[in-house]
Amino acid sequence: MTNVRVGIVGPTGYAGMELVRLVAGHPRLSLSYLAGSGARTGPLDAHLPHLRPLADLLPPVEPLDVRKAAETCDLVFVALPSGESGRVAWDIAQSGKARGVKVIDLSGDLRLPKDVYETWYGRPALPEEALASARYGLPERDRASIRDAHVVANPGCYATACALAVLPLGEWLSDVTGPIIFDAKSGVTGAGRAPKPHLHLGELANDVYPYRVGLHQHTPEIERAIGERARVLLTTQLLPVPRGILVCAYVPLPPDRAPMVYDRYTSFCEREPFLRLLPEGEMPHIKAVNGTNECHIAVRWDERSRLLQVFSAIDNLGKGAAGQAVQNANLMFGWPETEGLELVPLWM
Ligand SMILES: NC(=O)C1=CN([C@@H]2O[C@H](COP(=O)(O)OP(=O)(O)OC[C@H]3O[C@@H](n4cnc5c(N)ncnc54)[C@H](OP(=O)(O)O)[C@@H]3O)[C@@H](O)[C@H]2O)C=CC1
Ligand SMILES: CC(=O)N[C@@H](CCC(=O)OP(=O)(O)O)C(=O)O
Repeated sequence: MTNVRVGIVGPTGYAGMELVRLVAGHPRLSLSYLAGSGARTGPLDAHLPHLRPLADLLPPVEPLDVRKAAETCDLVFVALPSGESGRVAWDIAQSGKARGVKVIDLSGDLRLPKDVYETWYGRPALPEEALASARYGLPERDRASIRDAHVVANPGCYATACALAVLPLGEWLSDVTGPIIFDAKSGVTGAGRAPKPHLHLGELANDVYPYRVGLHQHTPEIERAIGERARVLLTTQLLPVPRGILVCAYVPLPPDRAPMVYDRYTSFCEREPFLRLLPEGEMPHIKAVNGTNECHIAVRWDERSRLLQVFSAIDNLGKGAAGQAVQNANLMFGWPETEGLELVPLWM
């Protein structure tokens, strides 16, 4: 069995610690390098005691050394905050180019063209050369280009859940008669582990509210992922639960398509290892996908409003981050896409 040496930059963060869990359980990957800001170093299980059963497999966490990552790893996942992550991913890719090191960046830094990134993220983008080096990594859309990529920009969590809700419509997306509305709700781990006042239990508990309305940075990412043919209205809302994203999408599809919609979703989803179209009438639950790389989808034509309703649920840390990153790694190394990702959900 192949033994690919993996580095994880940011293993003490939420996405990074989920990567540690998935890589440790993957039959072809072994953890060889863990690095962070220098704030938390030494044994990872000293910072994250739930990882103690993996202690023998965990290299110590070190302050990041780009050269070491590039020289000792075959594959590096970079899971740092946006603004920092893409630069580190690019530096490792450059430094490890001669060795053919593969890099997957989980942040938003390499996903968008320069002007779009600067508008929506409000900070300077990386150089064009860095942006051009990365392939967008939504396997259900980009499988062929991911296979021979060296740098992959892993999609955003909301962008993944929204795009997967409507991608099965394919060329019908060109025929929508108005904007596609995505009403999206996320668990709080989507905001990262660094403490912030609005993430305290006292603020978050018993509440649900929209945030960054009209300004969310995943809006242009969704438009690009679904082909920029349709305008998108995205509402992001914070849920008082740790993990999971639920999206309700409203699609103004020409009504003559309604009788064919379920079959269209069926034929798309049955080719995809991680998309599960639910039986008609059944609705997705975030609890049914948490801890997995799955996306559960339900579709319903509403005759009164003449809108297609699509519901999708993912784990923001699974298909929305670490799971999708491992799926992309499987593609980049030519392995079965499901390798290391046949996971049972955490219902409770
Ligand atoms: N959380 C989610 O659901 C999703 C996250 N993402 C993206 O993944 C990335 C990571 O997110 P998340 O895990 O939530 O973030 P966290 O804030 O939970 O973790 C950030 C990690 O980055 C490390 N870090 C911070 N600054 C530096 C630095 N200058 N040099 C080296 N290490 C540093 C921290 O390590 P230390 O302990 O050493 O400070 C920590 O391990 C982000 O870009 C995010 O947008 C994408 C999709 C979903
Ligand atoms: C709940 C919550 O706060 N979620 C985050 C998801 C961020 C994310 O994934 O950011 P990137 O675009 O950098 O990947 C948010 O809405 O910003």
